[in-house]
Amino acid sequence: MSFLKVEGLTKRFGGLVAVNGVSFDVNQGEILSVIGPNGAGKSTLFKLIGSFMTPSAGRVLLDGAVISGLSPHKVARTGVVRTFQETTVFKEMTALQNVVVAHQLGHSAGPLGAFFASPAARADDRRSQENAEEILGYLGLGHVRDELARNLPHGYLRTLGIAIAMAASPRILLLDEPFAGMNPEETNRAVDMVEGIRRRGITVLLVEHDMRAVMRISDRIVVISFGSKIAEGTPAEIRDNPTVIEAYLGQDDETIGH
Ligand SMILES: Nc1ncnc2c1ncn2[C@@H]1O[C@H](COP(=O)(O)OP(=O)(O)OP(=O)(O)O)[C@@H](O)[C@H]1O
Repeated sequence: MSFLKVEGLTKRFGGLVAVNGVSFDVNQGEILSVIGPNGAGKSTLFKLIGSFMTPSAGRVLLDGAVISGLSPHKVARTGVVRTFQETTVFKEMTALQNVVVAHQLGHSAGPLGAFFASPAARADDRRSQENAEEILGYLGLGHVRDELARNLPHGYLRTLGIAIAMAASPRILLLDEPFAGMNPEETNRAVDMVEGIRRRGITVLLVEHDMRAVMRISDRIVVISFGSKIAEGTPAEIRDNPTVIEAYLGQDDETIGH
């Protein structure tokens, strides 16, 4: 049985079919990237998988159980977690506090337990603190853990968004354009970070424009164009696929890694 199964996902906005019957499987422990020219439907597909949008047709299954149609909160509880946009970072808290709070929200002893500072709640606090320190450490944020989020440079803030997602103990992490706007050095660091996440046994599904990074990091790639899947395969297979090359022609800000 496949780990995450995307089955005939379709999203219509009025007359526009943004995602058109897309199907693919994600295997446990792999890094799978979804690429496609601008406006191909990548973001919409991601929102459908994270249940931030309801599909017009099709479904998503995790370990054989249907998760599409559940609230984003419930989907996150099944282990499908999307990175948070920077806006959900609490700017007046430190990096560490942000991750501690995210962990507590996901694993709390309940509001009453927290209120009465029960032993269970105190044990939770300790666990949250240790967990947050560990996450910040392996994401390379250990040295800025006590900085207020509002003082962090852009790149660190983005990584903090990933740290907050990791605090929810994902089984599969959905990364939305993790390399966007990064210089080559930042991209290298981010690639290492994503590989580090996978080494912790977490499956990674990412949407990305940066073809060079995608070619380096992915086990497999799914290509969509005008809402439909046009190819699926290893980076080497995708690079030489004439349909993919054709779809990218005329996109001067894109290359497919040649
Ligand atoms: N909420 C919406 N209402 C109407 N149309 C939408 C909505 N969201 C997306 N679209 C349209 O659906 C199509 C796919 O958009 P989407 O953002 O998913 O593509 P994308 O591949 O992520 O694009 P990009 O690479 O530019 O981020 C586009 O034509 C877009 O205008």
